[in-house]
Amino acid sequence: MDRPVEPGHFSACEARLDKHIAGRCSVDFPVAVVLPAGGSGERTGLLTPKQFCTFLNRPLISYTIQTFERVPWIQSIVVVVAKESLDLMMDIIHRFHHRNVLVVHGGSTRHRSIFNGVRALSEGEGGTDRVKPKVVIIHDAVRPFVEEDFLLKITMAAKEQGAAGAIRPLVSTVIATTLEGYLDHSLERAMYRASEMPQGFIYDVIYQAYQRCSESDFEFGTECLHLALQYCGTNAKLIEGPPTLWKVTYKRDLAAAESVVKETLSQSACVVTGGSAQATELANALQRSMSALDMEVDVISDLMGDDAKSLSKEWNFIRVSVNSSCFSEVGKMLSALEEADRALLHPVVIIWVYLNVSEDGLSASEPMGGEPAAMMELATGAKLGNILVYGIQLHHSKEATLWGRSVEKVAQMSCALIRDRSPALTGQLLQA
Ligand SMILES: Nc1ccn([C@@H]2O[C@H](COP(=O)(O)OP(=O)(O)OP(=O)(O)O)[C@@H](O)[C@H]2O)c(=O)n1
Ligand SMILES: O=C(CO)[C@H](O)[C@H](O)COP(=O)(O)O
Repeated sequence: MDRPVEPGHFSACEARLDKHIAGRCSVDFPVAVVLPAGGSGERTGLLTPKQFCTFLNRPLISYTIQTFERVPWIQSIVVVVAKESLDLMMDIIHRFHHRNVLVVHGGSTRHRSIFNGVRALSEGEGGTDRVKPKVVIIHDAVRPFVEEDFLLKITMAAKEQGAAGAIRPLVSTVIATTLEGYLDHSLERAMYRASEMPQGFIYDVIYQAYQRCSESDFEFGTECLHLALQYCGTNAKLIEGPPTLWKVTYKRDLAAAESVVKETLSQSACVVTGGSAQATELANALQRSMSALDMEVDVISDLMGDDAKSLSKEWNFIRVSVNSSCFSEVGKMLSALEEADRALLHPVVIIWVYLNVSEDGLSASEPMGGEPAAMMELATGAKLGNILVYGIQLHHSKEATLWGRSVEKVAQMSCALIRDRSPALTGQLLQA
């Protein structure tokens, strides 16, 4: 069988869309999104519907809402949930400070849920004076990763063509089977695509399609683009999307979603030296080693003045101290992060690196007294606020090879701690 054709040939419409994106054109018409989240997630085999399953201390639905909240040209977000999940949904909105979200009741099938959401946008549900959108984006609540650029492509194509949807190449060949369970025929894979989300529609097109469609469509249908074609004669523009559009369907997909989030949170770290020369030397060496491990590292002396801006960036933090514990400094850092609400949506990592230097420059080997206990206490409190504090101790060596090895070890440990974000290891003082 042929492999699916990879994207490459741009139509005139796609070229125009790319120009829009390149020029960062503003969307000058109202756009809303409907996130159907009223399913039970049977295929995960879990008791909790997948949209409410939690990773990194936050339910999946909150990640999806956040994705759309970040898009400045989307005016309203409608989340459709089963009646019994209404309180839970309101609690999530409150806990994670989501704004501009209207919650409506779902139906017994995905199409019924989506129609409820679409209807709410023109019927002033929720006591709001919402403007009926020109374009409505429909996106499964269990597809948390979609970029603004791609949403813009779908939105502009929907406005021009009436409907637009994301597609992906098929990964397996589709075959038809006989009633007896034998091969009937197989489809030519290169001719087909998987239909994904997001999809976009001129509001009146999808509204009318749902008004006109049959009970059988509501009960068994799985494709909104098909309804637009069948009931409104609107043929959708199909746009190849990235692999991250995949739908969380099985339990393993939740682990995959968690690892995507962890990867995006682990791009960068900020090393705070406190200004000492030895700490700065170590910080610069860590910067080189961690960059080689694909982590962007900034070195600053403190978090005062202009450098206080680092607190609001999606950095992870490494605090170096020489021959003294800097718990008060780490404590100040914790308070500042809490004040900036930095750990509301994602756990933040702070690694305290304790550099032990003896007077004569030789390795000091005395144990650290009460530090490990104090460190555990600090980390236990921080974890309640979604901040993960770890410690690494190393001894300075004048011998270049030994010193290089220790620095390398601290770099590797720091990258691993930042990437894994394991709550179980907080408060540990690891030895490099
Ligand atoms: N009555 C329904 C059924 C599904 N959905 C939503 O439609 C999206 C995609 O559907 P699917 O992956 O099939 O979700 P579930 O129906 O929950 O999963 P399953 O088929 O495994 O039970 C999900 O966000 C789901 O919550 C919905 O809003 N209302
Ligand atoms: O992507 C789709 C729309 O074209 C799927 O049909 C949609 O996600 C429904 O999921 P499922 O049929 O697996 O419940």
